[in-house]
Amino acid sequence: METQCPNTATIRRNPHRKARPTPSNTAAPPIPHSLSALQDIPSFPMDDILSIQVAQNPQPNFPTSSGEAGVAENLKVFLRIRPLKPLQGPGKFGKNGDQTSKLSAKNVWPQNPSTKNTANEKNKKKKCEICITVNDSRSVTLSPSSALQDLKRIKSEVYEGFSHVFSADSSQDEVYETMVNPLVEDFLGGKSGMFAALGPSGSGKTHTVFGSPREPGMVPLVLRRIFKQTGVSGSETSRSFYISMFEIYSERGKGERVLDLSPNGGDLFMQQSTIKGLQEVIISDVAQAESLIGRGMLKRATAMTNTNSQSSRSQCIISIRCALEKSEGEADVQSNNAVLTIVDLAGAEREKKTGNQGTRLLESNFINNTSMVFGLCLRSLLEHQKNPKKPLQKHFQNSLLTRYLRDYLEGKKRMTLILTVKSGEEDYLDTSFLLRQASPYMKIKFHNVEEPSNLICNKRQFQTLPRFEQPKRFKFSGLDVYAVSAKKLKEFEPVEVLVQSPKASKSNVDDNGPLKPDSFNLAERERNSQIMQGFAKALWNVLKEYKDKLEVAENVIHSLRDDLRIEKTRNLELEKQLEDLKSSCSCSNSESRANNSPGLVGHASNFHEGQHDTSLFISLLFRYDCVSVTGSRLSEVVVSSPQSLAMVKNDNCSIMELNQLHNEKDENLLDPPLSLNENEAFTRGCNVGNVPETESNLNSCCKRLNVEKPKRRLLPASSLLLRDIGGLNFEDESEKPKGIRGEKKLAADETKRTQGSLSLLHLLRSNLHR
Ligand SMILES: Nc1ncnc2c1ncn2[C@@H]1O[C@H](COP(=O)(O)OP(=O)(O)OP(=O)(O)O)[C@@H](O)[C@H]1O
Repeated sequence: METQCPNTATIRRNPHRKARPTPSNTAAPPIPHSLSALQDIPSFPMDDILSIQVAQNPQPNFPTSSGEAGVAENLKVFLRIRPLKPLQGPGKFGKNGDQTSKLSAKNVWPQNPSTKNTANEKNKKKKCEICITVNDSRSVTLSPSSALQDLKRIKSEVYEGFSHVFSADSSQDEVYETMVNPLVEDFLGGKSGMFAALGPSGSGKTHTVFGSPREPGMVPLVLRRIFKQTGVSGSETSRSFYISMFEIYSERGKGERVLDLSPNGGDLFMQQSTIKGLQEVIISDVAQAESLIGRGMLKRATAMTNTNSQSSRSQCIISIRCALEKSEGEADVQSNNAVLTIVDLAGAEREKKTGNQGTRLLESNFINNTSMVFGLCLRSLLEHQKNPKKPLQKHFQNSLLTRYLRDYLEGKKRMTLILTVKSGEEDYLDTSFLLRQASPYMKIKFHNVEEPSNLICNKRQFQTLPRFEQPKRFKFSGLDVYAVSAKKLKEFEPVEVLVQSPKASKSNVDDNGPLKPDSFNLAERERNSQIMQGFAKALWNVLKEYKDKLEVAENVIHSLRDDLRIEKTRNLELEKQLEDLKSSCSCSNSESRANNSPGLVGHASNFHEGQHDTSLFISLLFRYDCVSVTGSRLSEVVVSSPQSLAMVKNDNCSIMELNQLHNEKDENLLDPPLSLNENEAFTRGCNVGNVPETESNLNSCCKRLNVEKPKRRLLPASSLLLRDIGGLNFEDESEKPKGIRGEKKLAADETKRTQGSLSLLHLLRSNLHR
């Protein structure tokens, strides 16, 4: 039997994203041409100014407290190469063959019993080829194996710029003196600092940090240094040191946890960048401190992997805090809290190499993730320093370790890194990855490094010298200034000298010679003034540029204002003309008004009885409010609007006929009649026939009237006119309501008369009777 395939429907859980609508092309409102010049004014380049890299002191020959050159502002990155075969090497790890080698193969600190005696056999099969060679104290060359070179065409790479490269045969003491001691000196001087060991698994981070009984690492060496320095007791002030130790680990991949590694410590939690409940143990001597560290190491999570028989599975952080406590009469206040932080990171692991599975794999993920976040923080800091427009990313939030070390990872406190690498041929990829990732960190700068939090800590190192009596201040003016002798000027020199280190104090004070201001402070001041100068220069240039642009803008504004003023006057003129026009067009019975607009007076006398009688014409003029009576005689009726003429033209009143009439019957004509051409042009200019005329036409028309024909009077009325007037029965019409003004209405009811016409007719009649 044939089974039918059911209709299948594909349900897309994540529907296609709709493409974002492209930004509409609606054009921006047009910018006036005069303003377009202002468009290219850039925004204030504050970011550019801030990104100006002020050169460091070109001759950093001033000694820092650490005795190093002025590069102290850069993040120091050291490189340490682990010996290829530490297990078999004679001398350093013991001369007594396997037994010594076996001992040295393990960390000196007590091992976690669960992972004891579980060395991996694979580690013993090491090849003799090396991938990294030291060029000089600051650079190395990394070369892939010949197989890799052939296969992937990878070439040798040179990495340079390290603060120092420790070769495979370097000792712990060498590392301490070069790298850690400056930090310790700063720490004792009141500055916080941190150093961290980074590198792949088994590269020697824990060895460097903690070392072995034969070769104590940085932590025991720091402790020895601290107690050697502060061994003097019974003085006015005394310093106390507190130590705390904890690890950040991940239990089976279930998030990060913090464990206090001090003897009675337990699980802790972190609030922002602070670990709550972390125990600080006061330490009084080296032995106590080392014992404390040893016990902490026992608690630390370690495990065997293919790369390390005792691989750290957590990030371990040791903090030593220095506190100055006053006694005997002085306020009992802890006034200094400089902290020296030492970090032993768990080494990044490649799954292929370690062969981790299950819990180890989960740990690997946690370790790699933390290393990655740590690296991201530093990269972000570097990019932010290169280009301040790029914000400092908050990668530190992504792991507890970076949250705890936030101040260091944001460049607020001084930090030093030591990269540990293995030199074996098979370690090429790990080494290459680390160097590529970490070598750019050398460019990180610490501009705002924390200054000694409280100088009272250095009270012993202060050399307060007797003050010279301050001379009275004189007011100098003009040439008096030059009269001040060099001797007097010397009196103003500073007399209090801060000595940063015991060495410096010795060299400055013991001689009893002239006092020199502390060179470190001088250098700092010089650098600060250099920065300020650079900033002021940049600011000056920007301001200058903006001043120019402001001037351009002001010119544009001036021209715009002029334009506006011209436009306003034009507008006023036009309004005035319009007013005149309106006033001249409106029917005004007052003579004065008619006289005010003489330009609009037309020649009513040019009209002659034609198809319509004159009375009708006059009434028509009244009807359209275009006529006024200037005297008691009909001859003084004036036409006050070009519309009147237009109307007349529309009524088929022949201009020619009017002219003829004018020539024949009126010898008192004041002005010669208009010629035919003139009349035609005149009427054409007035837009004859179109009652609603435009202003421009009216203007031109009125101007023409004004210029050519100022004012004309009508001739005495003809006998026909008298007859017509006499025959008109206007008595009755006066009682009738006024007709609606309009041409059509007029045509329909010509016999109706307006009030104006009636009054005119009355006037005419009375004249006739006289
Ligand atoms: N510079 C060195 N000289 C002699 N032996 C070294 C040196 N560096 C490391 N070792 C040895 O190499 C082995 C691995 O070192 P270590 O445990 O310090 O590596 P690690 O980087 O801490 O590894 P992980 O990240 O897995 O903890 C140890 O037995 C250690 O003694």
